[in-house]
Amino acid sequence: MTRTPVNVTVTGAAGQIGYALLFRIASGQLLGADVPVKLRLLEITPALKAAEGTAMELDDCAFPLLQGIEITDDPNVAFDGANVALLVGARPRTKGMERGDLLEANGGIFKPQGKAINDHAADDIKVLVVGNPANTNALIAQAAAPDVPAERFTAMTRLDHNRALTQLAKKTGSTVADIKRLTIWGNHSATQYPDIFHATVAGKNAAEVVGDEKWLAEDFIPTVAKRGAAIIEARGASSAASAANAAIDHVHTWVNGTAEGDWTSMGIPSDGSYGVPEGIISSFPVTTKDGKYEIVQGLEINDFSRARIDASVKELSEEREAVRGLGLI
Ligand SMILES: NC(=O)c1ccc[n+]([C@@H]2O[C@H](COP(=O)([O-])OP(=O)(O)OC[C@H]3O[C@@H](n4cnc5c(N)ncnc54)[C@H](O)[C@@H]3O)[C@@H](O)[C@H]2O)c1
Ligand SMILES: O=C(O)C[C@H](O)C(=O)O
Repeated sequence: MTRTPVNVTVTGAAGQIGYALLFRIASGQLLGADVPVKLRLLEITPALKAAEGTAMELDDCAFPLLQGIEITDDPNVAFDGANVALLVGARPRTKGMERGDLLEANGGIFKPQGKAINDHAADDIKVLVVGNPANTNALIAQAAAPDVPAERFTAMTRLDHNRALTQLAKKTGSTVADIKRLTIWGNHSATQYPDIFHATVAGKNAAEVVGDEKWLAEDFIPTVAKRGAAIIEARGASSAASAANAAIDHVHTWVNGTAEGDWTSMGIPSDGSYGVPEGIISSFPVTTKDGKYEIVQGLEINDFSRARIDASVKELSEEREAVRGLGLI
């Protein structure tokens, strides 16, 4: 194989998403079946041994595309020459922790990682933040990396997008492959807004096919928005394989492009489109091509959608104010 390997850094590599993610990256599902990869696994010191165990298993898969694995607890090493960074490791909310405590604890992770990306990553670095609160963690990392173009920092709402696809397919008796142009707006949180007004089901307008605003407001939106909590309730642990799958989808689409006539959802720095305050990392409908994304423009936003987009964006603005107050951005 003559192609230069792509350096992919994964943080939180010994965690449950890491375990579901790394084998798929190494098998070529992240970047393509002809793209060799080198993996860098970043973990906290006490979890290095577990990361080594995962690396042993990766070795034992003998993936033809995997050209090396390095394990470290030093962000400066982990992001050295990184082309793609998947920031999965984060501080989970524990009992008695307020939202501000959570943002502060994550600031201690994402600020130094952003700086290490700034100082050491490759010029073409693409960053996906998965660790929660993903949008605001992405903002913290981005603020610590002033030399990296801001648009390279993205947050994951593809899991929400995929969840919405399946719920809509079930409701309309179709398959996910029949559905196009669905959008997640806002934050990866319970305020997110899954929008079907521009979506199509087998070429027909999805909202018209559904024809049931009550279902939309009282069933579809809360089911998608609270799916993460429902998984935790059912599994006793947060989503892992589906989150890893969404991370693969996000980067694969970013690098390889959206299909003609379709779009996807990504948490990206707002340019002010659709009245979303500039700078916050909010989910938008985007098309991708040649490793770049663009916000889909010109969509008509009805009152139903406007109120819900505004509510989620308000939460993001408040999170931005909170991390600003903590000196994290
Ligand atoms: N955006 C989404 O759609 C989405 C979906 C599911 C989960 N998540 C989030 O993803 C994150 C990871 O989930 P998980 O189930 O893998 O958690 P996990 O607890 O199983 O694993 C997290 C790992 O991160 C590591 N870690 C902690 N601090 C680190 C640091 N500073 N540097 C490197 N590694 C560090 C931990 O040691 C641990 O191994 C959580 O924040 C979770 O809420 C996001
Ligand atoms: O980790 C969580 O709190 C839930 C996760 O963000 C999810 O959407 O599954």
